Amino acid sequence: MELLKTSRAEYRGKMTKQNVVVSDCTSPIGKVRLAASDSALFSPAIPKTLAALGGRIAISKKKLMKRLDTRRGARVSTWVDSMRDSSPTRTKSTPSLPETEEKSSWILRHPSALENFEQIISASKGKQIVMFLDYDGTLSPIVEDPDQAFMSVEMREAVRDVARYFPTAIVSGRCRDKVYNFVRLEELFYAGSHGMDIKGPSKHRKCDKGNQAVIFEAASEFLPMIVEVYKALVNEISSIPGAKVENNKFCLSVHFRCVDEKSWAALAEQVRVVLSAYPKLKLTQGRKVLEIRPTIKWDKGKALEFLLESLGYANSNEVLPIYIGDDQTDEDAFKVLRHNGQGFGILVSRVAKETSASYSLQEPSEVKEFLRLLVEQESGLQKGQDSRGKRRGQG
Ligand SMILES: O=P(O)(O)OC[C@H]1O[C@H](O[C@H]2O[C@H](CO)[C@@H](O)[C@H](O)[C@H]2O)[C@H](O)[C@@H](O)[C@@H]1O
Repeated sequence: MELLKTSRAEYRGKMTKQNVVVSDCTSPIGKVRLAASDSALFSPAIPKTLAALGGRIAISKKKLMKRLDTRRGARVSTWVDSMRDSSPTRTKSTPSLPETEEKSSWILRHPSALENFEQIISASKGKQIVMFLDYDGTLSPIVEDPDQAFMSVEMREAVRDVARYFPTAIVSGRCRDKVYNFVRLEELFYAGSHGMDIKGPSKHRKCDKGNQAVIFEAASEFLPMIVEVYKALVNEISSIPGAKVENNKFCLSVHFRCVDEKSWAALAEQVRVVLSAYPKLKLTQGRKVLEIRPTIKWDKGKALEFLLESLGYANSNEVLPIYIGDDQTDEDAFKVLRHNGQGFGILVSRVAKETSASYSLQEPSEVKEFLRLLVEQESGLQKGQDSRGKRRGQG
């Protein structure tokens, strides 16, 4: 079997303005400006910054330290607010009137993909559907222990059936091996570590590249750093009950689902302290999880584009990509689809959320239903074509 192994640098040749390392370690003045504008949560180590600033600014070292401390405190508390805001996992049993109104206007903007199934099907006429599926919260229900997030047998069957008709990829924040162990379907593409680690099946009937396996790593050079930060974080957060660090190969997840809310600020501060020594890593958020990843311009949206290109559908009008996901990190893929005016993003959520997705589904059981409908539709179409073909043969 021939391998199509692509590195980020090689891929850069094809896709313009990508993969730029955002963090500039060579300019301490620039760094201070970056921290002051609060565009990053974490500032670099202070002593180094102060030394580099030397006599360039007219305030005392003590005052500057105090200002930086205040800023850091403010940033951690902003971060804790954001940890609260980004975890709207439960709906109240009796929502208040404004909430009901908000939900109904939201659902008009992001209607149910089940109730609007015909619309989606009519948009797919004459096009090849390519299916992208997030894992946690989309194919498996959210549970307290990340190691127990199993998908149901029925969901696996639905995904297997979909992959019979359409090229299908799992795009996850988890490391590729782990998500493969949950899904266990060889015929799929897997994009782990938020799309930074991609591997395709050795053979796919829809793949133009024939007998080649697609392999892509976007951030190999960050591996040693990620291992180092993983160890430091495990060590630091061991004092916080319920906190857990998950090693996702090219990124890390710091889980706070089982941490008492009173300890969220302490947890955020510990993460800040560890990350302050690693300006080339950045922090994003998911559902009760802080995600640490390289500051490269690569995300689930870029993974989607890469996979479409690998399948021979770059800039093609003959494809209808459908991406289903529940998380903040899936928004990168929804944005790409919206921006390219290509296919549909479907957000899995029970609550109204800011999203670039076109449609919505409430929970994984609705995702399963949607996949089943797609399979029924496609198998019906193919049977129809077969019998028409036979009739023509007989006549
Ligand atoms: O991109 P995804 O496949 O959605 O992965 C995102 C993160 O999912 C997992 O965490 C989430 O699910 C856990 C199990 O249900 C839950 O305990 C946690 O609170 C959620 O954030 C996974 O453990 C992370 O590593 C992924 O980054």
